[in-house]
Amino acid sequence: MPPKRPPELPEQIAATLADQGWCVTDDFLPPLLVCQLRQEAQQLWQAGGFRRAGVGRGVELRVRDAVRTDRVAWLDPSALSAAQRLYWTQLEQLRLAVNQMLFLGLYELEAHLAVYPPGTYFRKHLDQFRGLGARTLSCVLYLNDDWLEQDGGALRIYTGPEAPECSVAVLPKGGRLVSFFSARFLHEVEPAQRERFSLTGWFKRRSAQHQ
Ligand SMILES: O=C(O)CCC(=O)C(=O)O
Ligand SMILES: [Fe+2]
Repeated sequence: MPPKRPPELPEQIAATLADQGWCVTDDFLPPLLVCQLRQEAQQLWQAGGFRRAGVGRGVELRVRDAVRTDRVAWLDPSALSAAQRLYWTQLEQLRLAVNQMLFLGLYELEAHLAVYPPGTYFRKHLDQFRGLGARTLSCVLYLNDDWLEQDGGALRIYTGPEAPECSVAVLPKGGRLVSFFSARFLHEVEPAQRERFSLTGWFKRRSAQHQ
């Protein structure tokens, strides 16, 4: 039996975010649920349900190979599968815990499935669009089975503007959630040797500018 998820996990993540701004949490979701999410993502990928990911927003949206070559499928919150709804509910717990501890006013989640076919990447970037600061907390849940170091595809987070050479490499192991403040941490996805699946979400923040 997998270890039972402690009910205080969202509070622990919020406390780590308050402390260092980023957090890696293994077993954020139970293995069976991760397996279900992976299978659904694989089926959608095989059915041609993913699109080339773009860079920017609205009229500025471009597909730019120099920056990213992954494929994405946006989740429609009104048409989630049962497994995706459970993921959504867990992230809602995290939203409440972060708001309670950090008074951030996070209010809305937007999320997409992503697949990085072998050799694809996402170069160093911040998760905020130019001039649009609403994305506040990035949350990436990995869906991969038995991911090994030699499979590549690590998420590299540059942990401090004061020390740009300092970084941590996080392997995309199934059930692992990486969360970080979207405006604070440059990060990149290194090329993977095998198909790499994830579910990436951003909590947006209410502000006068973005209502
Ligand atoms: O999949 C990852 O590890 C990170 C993806 C990412 O940085 C993004 O989609 O903005
Ligand atoms: Fe990103």
